[in-house]
Amino acid sequence: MAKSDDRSGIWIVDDDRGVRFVLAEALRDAGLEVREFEDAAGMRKALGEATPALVITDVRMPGEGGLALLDALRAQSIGPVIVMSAYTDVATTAAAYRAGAVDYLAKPFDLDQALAAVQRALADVPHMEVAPVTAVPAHALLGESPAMREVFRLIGRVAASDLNVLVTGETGTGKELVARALHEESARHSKPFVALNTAAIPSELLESELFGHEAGAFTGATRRVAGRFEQAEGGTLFLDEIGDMPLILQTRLLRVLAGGEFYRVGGRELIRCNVRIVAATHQDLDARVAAGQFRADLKHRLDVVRIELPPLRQRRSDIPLLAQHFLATAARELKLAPKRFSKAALKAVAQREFPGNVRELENLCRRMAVIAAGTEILPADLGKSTDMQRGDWTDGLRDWAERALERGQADIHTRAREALDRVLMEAALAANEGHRQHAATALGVGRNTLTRKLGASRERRK
Ligand SMILES: Nc1ncnc2c1ncn2[C@@H]1O[C@H](COP(=O)(O)OP(=O)(O)OP(=O)(O)O)[C@@H](O)[C@H]1O
Repeated sequence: MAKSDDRSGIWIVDDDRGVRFVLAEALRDAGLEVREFEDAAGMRKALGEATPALVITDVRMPGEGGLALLDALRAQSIGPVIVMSAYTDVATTAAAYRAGAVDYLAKPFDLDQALAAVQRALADVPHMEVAPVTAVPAHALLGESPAMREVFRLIGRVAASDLNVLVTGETGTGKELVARALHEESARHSKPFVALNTAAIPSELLESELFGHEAGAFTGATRRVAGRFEQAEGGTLFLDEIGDMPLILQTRLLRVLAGGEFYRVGGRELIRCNVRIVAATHQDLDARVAAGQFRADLKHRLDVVRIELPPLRQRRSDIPLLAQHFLATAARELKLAPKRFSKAALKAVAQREFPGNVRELENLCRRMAVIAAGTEILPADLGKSTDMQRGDWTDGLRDWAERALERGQADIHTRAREALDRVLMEAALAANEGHRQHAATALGVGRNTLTRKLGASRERRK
């Protein structure tokens, strides 16, 4: 290597250890040499013995700030420099570019974005190449077990067709991911993928949620709103928990699927639709048909191809792969130092029961990323997590909130508060044989408050 190119890798300057770690790991994975500094002074000192090929610096740090450092580096013809900051205001961004930064990364950035910036910055630096890093796509469906291979095969076979698919499996087995994969692999992939959890929507709102409504269709309908069918036009509509759909809506849905057209609630205009339906259920749909709770003809329409996702306990060989993936993803997302499972811990995880399936495994890994003390997760850490889990109802709430946010559900806070009130009131009333005063005292609220909330809850459920 020529002397002029004798530059030693990428130098990261950031007082946030988590950011340094995550970025450094990703760059090392891409085959680059990386040095980390917690402040500008440390980095300047190192300049005595070596010269970086690229500097990535934070803006606000204790001591000398990133922009001053950038000035100084430019004066010594050291660079290129990428600036990163949580301050995405125009002034900071503009100042960084004015001072000669080649790129600006707004924190939190995703790693693909950071790698792309590094790649661009290094394009002109001789002898520095970034190996292409193939980050696992956000919605990747992972698995190596024979059962999952069969699922992949089925997805591959039916994705390109327009056939409706029914995905079955216990909660948290990855039904929505399968639906997304079907969409991504289909000719519809450039069109929308729209998900609707039919069980999460009060039945009186479900119809307008699916088909939209016109202004004035009901109290509070001030303007025309497109339903999920319209939003998914040309793409895929994922109907989760289809087994819970009220019979009256099953009839409506069947009509739409048969005719390919519908009216918005309160509307007169017939709307044609071209939507592929992927439905999912954790229930035994055949049993629901037999019990008269699900329309047989609707089932036939939806259940053209069936993909069954086995529970995680029946594909334990996938657990190590999934666990490592979730741990790495959690660390990245939460901007924490990467951790890994010790062999013994991984074995212990693989032997666990996971009634909540992959979702539960994912949550366990997220907790491990946060609470395990060292960089290596030991079997003892897993025990801690279970204790926490047992007593901590907020895990369930967090799960719910994450899913609601993912699905872009409206009024999340209101819904959660209503559910909280309802659960507390029902539990207190049950524990006090329906005696309102006693239930109110037990909850530590006034009787009037309890009565008012009970009334509101009943009203909503009408
Ligand atoms: N095979 C897999 N590979 C990677 N991640 C997975 C896999 N299966 C599930 N997950 C993850 O587990 C979580 C639950 O998956 P998903 O929401 O698809 O389950 P589900 O069966 O639709 O659950 P529910 O019936 O409760 O709606 C998601 O965060 C998903 O990304």
